[in-house]
Amino acid sequence: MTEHGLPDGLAGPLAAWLPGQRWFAGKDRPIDAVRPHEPTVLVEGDPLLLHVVVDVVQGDRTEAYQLLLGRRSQPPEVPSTAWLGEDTGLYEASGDADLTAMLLEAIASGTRIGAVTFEPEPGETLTAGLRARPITAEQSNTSLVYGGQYILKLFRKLSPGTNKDLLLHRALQSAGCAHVARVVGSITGELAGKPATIGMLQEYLPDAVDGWAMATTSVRDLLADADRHPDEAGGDFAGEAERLGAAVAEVHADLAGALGTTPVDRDELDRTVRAMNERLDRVAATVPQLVPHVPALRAAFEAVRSAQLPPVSMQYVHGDLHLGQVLRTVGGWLLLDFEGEPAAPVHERHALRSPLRDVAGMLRSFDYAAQQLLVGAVEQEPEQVARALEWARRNRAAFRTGYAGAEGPVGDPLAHATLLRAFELDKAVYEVAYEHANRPDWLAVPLAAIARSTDGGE
Ligand SMILES: Nc1ncnc2c1ncn2[C@@H]1O[C@H](COP(=O)(O)OP(=O)(O)O)[C@@H](O)[C@H]1O
Ligand SMILES: O=P(O)(O)O[C@H]1O[C@H](CO)[C@@H](O[C@H]2O[C@H](CO)[C@@H](O)[C@H](O)[C@H]2O)[C@H](O)[C@H]1O
Repeated sequence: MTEHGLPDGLAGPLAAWLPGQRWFAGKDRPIDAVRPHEPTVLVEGDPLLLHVVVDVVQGDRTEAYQLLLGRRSQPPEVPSTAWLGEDTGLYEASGDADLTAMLLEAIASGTRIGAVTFEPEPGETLTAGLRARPITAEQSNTSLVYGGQYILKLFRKLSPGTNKDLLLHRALQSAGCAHVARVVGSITGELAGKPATIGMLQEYLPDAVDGWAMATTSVRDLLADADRHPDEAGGDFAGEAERLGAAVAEVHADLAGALGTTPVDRDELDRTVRAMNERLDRVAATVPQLVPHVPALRAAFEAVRSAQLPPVSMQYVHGDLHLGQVLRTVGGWLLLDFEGEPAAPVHERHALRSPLRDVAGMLRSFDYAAQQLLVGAVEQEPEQVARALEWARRNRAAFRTGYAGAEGPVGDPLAHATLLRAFELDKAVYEVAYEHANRPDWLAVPLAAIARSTDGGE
């Protein structure tokens, strides 16, 4: 045991434990080394709570992840998967409500412990004394819900500076945007001697339903009733899809107003096409099923260079928009999680982008919602597939209509058909890599969409 409370030889157990965590972004590559930084003691004694940043070395990439580690003489009520090996005596403590209560207390009181600063947002008075439960959703980070009142997101992969999720939430809030949950506090640590956001506290909306759950329920209802078309089925989603399109356009307009835009010239479009081609090469090198589609995908990307494009501009965007990132509340749609693609390096996440990328992400998600009920089916019945695609077409169109009607910064997405198609296919290539690394059973979903689009279908 070192003086800081970490057992010697923790690197081995950590290297074995990390790939089993949903939020660990490096599952597709071997871990060469894990180097824990000096921990911050958040709660002293028994139980003990440590905040630990670990550098994970994978080939030429080193990423920093944060952990909350607990140790106590009385066994905690945490899942067996939280234990870091059999002999370390340490467990990942985000599920230990006795220990995580202090995080909210510390934000409410505004305090600094070692290198970690806890702060409420200016003017916020928080209710402390609430216990937390981790949410069970599939997540890239870890979120704790305090008494049904607040949700604290602990960012797992860290970078120096203000996390983009926090930055954009704050900007939208200042702009008076109705489509985000209020930020009420934050936690900041240190990375490479610079401040780095490690947590964001927001109001929790207990009655909200996520877009993915609503959309897939609608598809299930449709497929269960062979006699009806999507517009006749009880669970039709098109009205929601249209309102969602409008919400996304309003968020784009507010982000442009709050954080500015930059015009896109031909050079920028060339860089965009180059980046799409590079991603395609990278993914095709690791996922052989993508290889037959490479020529058609390249042609769709190259079409952007020669197309007559209406003027477009770049700005801060969501960066990884899909139906799991939106919540339907009684007051309308909210967008969540503005971090961007979890695998992208931080400078790429902060790069200004065309808002059409978010439109493309959401259009892809309607395809996912339609196709996911067919994942793992031994044999797909052509009639079911056709009906699911009909659902996707109807809701994709409704989303585009809602977006066009709300006067977002790019107007009608269909006015940018060549670019939009390229962005959708680029997103599908990203999804191929994501599914290959995380959910191989789902690989068929983006691959089928690529095949349909490049065969001349929608
Ligand atoms: N303010 C909120 N109110 C209610 N539920 C929320 C709120 N924020 C997030 N959630 C739930 O938590 C899930 C994960 O949040 P998200 O920000 O997407 O985390 P991650 O970055 O880990 O993917 C969401 O899908 C949603 O179900
Ligand atoms: O929500 P995250 O930031 O963790 O996003 C990652 O995981 C998503 C899956 O959970 C993944 O989204 C893909 O699957 C969704 C259905 O589960 C679908 O709605 C999306 O359209 C599809 O891209 C996302 O790509 C990934 O970055």
